[in-house]
Amino acid sequence: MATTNFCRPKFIQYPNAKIQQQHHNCFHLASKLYFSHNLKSKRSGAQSIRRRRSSLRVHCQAAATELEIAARAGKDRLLKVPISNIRNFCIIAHIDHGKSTLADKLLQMTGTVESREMKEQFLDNMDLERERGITIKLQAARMRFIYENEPYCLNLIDTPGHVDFSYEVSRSLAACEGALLVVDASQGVEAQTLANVYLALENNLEIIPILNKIDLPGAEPSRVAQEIEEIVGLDCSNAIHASAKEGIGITEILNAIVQKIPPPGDTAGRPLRALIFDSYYDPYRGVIVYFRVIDGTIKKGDRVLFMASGKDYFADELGVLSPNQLQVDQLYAGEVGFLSASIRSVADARVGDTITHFNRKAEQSLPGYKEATPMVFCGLFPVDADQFSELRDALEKLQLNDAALKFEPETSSAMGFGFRCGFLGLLHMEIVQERLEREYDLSLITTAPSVVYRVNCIDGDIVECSNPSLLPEPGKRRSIEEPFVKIELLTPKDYIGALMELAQDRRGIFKEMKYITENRASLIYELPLAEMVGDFFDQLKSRSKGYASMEYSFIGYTESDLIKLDILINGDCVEPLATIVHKDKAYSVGRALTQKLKELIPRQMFKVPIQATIGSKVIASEAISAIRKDVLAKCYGGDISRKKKLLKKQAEGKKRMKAIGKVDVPQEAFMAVLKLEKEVL
Ligand SMILES: Nc1nc2c(ncn2[C@@H]2O[C@H](COP(=O)(O)OP(=O)(O)OP(=O)(O)O)[C@@H](O)[C@H]2O)c(=O)[nH]1
Repeated sequence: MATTNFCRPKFIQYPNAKIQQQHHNCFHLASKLYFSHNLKSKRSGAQSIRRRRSSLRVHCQAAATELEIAARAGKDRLLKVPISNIRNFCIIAHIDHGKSTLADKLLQMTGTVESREMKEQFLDNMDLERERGITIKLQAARMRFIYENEPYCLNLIDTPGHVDFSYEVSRSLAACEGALLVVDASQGVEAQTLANVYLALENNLEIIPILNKIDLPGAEPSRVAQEIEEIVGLDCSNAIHASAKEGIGITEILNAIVQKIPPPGDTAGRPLRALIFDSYYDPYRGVIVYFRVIDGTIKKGDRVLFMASGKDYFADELGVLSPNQLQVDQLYAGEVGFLSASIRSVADARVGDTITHFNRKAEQSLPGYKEATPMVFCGLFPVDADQFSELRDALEKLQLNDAALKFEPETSSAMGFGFRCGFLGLLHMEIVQERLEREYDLSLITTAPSVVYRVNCIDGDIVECSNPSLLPEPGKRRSIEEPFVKIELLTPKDYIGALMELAQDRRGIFKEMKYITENRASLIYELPLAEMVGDFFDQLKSRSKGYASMEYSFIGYTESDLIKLDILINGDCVEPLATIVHKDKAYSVGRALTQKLKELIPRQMFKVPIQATIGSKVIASEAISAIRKDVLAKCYGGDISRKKKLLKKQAEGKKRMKAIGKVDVPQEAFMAVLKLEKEVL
């Protein structure tokens, strides 16, 4: 048998066991292929054997070299640098201003990700994120950069770009010393740019302004720089002009990170405090926690305590993200890394929690931890009742990875068994629904989104209620409070009127209006959250032709004149269609719902009344006329008293039928009405 002329390169120091294993596997596979090929080829001609051998050898060697390079690159990334050469930074931007594209380019330029393994938006891992082009879960990456012949370690912490996830943004900012502020040079400052800059300033971050998309013909970098100076108050004389897409200005950005962002403080001697800025559930290893060591040192095998959840674990794996996970034995103050410790649910290692040593506890946890409070609720029911247990399993699995998702079983006479689920906001709700349908192959009916109302009862109890059918009886309640948000709208001045009208329609309370530049204004309103969960954002975009942007934050509960609107079909109350609405809107909502139901419910043998009621008062009513059988058809020219008798008999029969008759509301009718509720509420 022929001998191989390739051998395992013993000189390689593998960065971790996984890469070593991969490398060896490749050799194993390569040798197997080579030998089996050799045996077979004994039967063919000598020339062809030689040709095939050499081509196979080339392939095997290429595979081996690739792995060698990967192993070396991994080792490179693990090279220790002094703390003065570490920079922790994040990128903040309004949605679609190019944050993920810039992150990708930084990874590419520093050689962290080889060009050939570069998928667009490397940091956005989830399929859904890539499709929608938004960042849902944040990620981190460690880059190695040579500046003036010295190696630097740059830790990029990616942040999600949507308001629903602003808590996560605030935690990742707290893990950094600096931030790249990316502003689209063709659009300028938007609502979220401002909100993120304020968060960054609260965390004392050094901000580097970047004017992105200068390759676009409509880019006006000097106007936008002036806008940033005026609105944000940031010196933009040295703002970097860049195009993340075309790779312009990327080296300048890397240099600025080293020059301007301060290194972390050297606090490795203190008791361990590490801030969790992300965590996700891996079905094989349990929860993987991403953290920044603020003080102290953490070693593999250490017994660590999560201060907010009070749970303790042994750190089985410790490593850095480059951006793939590479294991290390120890991480020091200032470094960013991950750990796994057979943690069963992300709720035990929530974003914002502090990791410390079980035996040498830090006195105080890091500030800023918040419990996730769901703000928007809706009912989820499987279309096929048999899928109930599958839906429960799917929700349980999603919850392992998403501490903000809450759910509890709910039964409805019309839709059977399902769950009432709580979400951080509308985008979060849509994402969960879509993942359930896509990843778990479930067909779902969702009820109109609602918020949590706080009911003050006469006996002094306070009941939190997100489900209209569970609202205490009118006689038992003294008042109802609803959540309010403060919204800031940034809009070109042409659309101010249209947006004010929208906010007013949605019970908005005007607070402030100011011109931030000659052409753009900021409007501040306080608005009930319930008015925002419908199509507020779509309306905002359509009334401003897409130019306005908004940002909101929860401000608290306020008493409102709210009532429960019931729908009665043939005298029976249909619970899933009940809603909580403001008194002023009850009439229009009631009318719209009854009219829609009239269109959707099939005619019966008797007349069916559809009513919208508040308590016992009917505020809107429609009727579906009966299917009429012509009982006089056989009465050829008979006398009038005979005809009257037949009609009377028919009327009596219908009356009896109506008394015992039940109207089946078809599922399509429910779905259509729920959709309508989403629109009109
Ligand atoms: N012409 C041009 N397009 C760019 C540039 N940078 C990004 N884009 C495009 O802008 C769009 C949005 O870019 P993303 O990087 O996904 O934006 P993002 O800020 O990460 O968005 P979120 O993750 O939703 O917050 C994409 O279609 C990019 O291709 C640029 O420099 N020039």
